[in-house]
Amino acid sequence: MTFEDAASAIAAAGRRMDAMGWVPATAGNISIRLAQDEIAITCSGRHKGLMTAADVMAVDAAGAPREAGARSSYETLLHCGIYRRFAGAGAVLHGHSLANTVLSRRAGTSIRLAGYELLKAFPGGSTHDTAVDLPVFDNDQDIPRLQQAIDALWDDAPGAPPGYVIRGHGVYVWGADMNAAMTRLEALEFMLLCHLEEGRHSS
Ligand SMILES: CSC[C@@H](O)[C@@H](O)C(=O)COP(=O)(O)O
Ligand SMILES: [Zn+2]
Repeated sequence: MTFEDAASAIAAAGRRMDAMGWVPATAGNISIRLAQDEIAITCSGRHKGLMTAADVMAVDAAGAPREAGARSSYETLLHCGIYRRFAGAGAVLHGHSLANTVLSRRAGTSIRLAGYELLKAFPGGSTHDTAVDLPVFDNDQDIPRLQQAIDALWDDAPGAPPGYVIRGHGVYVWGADMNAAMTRLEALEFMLLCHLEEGRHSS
């Protein structure tokens, strides 16, 4: 994929997430892996619903900018961490929805999603009759330290997690390409919304 095609797919994903209310203010960040050592990612501080190709830039696999002047997402190293760990990841999405924010503020170290038909949209999903534990990490403005905590969990529990949540902050998901990542994000956000509603009606 060319940088131009990736930038256009990233801007379209930003508009979709904005339409869903998942990227308020300038929240969220989005990337596509262009090559083994090249990632197209949103510049920091841009409104994700109003982006053009000029709001996307290239960084290397360690998050260093390919061009002088532009500043990539504050959370670039979390994208790099996903691409480093999951060879099949081709696109990463991060959003701040109401559901993922509220639920993660009251969760322990994970949120259990069980019995939902949309679990089939997750890696290896073939039935609703299963449970998936979505890891929850404490928020941290020190992004390298946050990535260390994420790597530690992935080292302990290797497999194919559907994504993760940062407490009171937002969710990260990925997929083989942008369509796969968006499908996973939509499925996850729908189930989190169900979870939130169920909690509201049972208390
Ligand atoms: C609008 S504050 C949110 C940021 O702190 C961050 O969490 C975020 O999602 C967007 O940061 P960005 O640097 O634009 O990628
Ligand atoms: Zn964020």
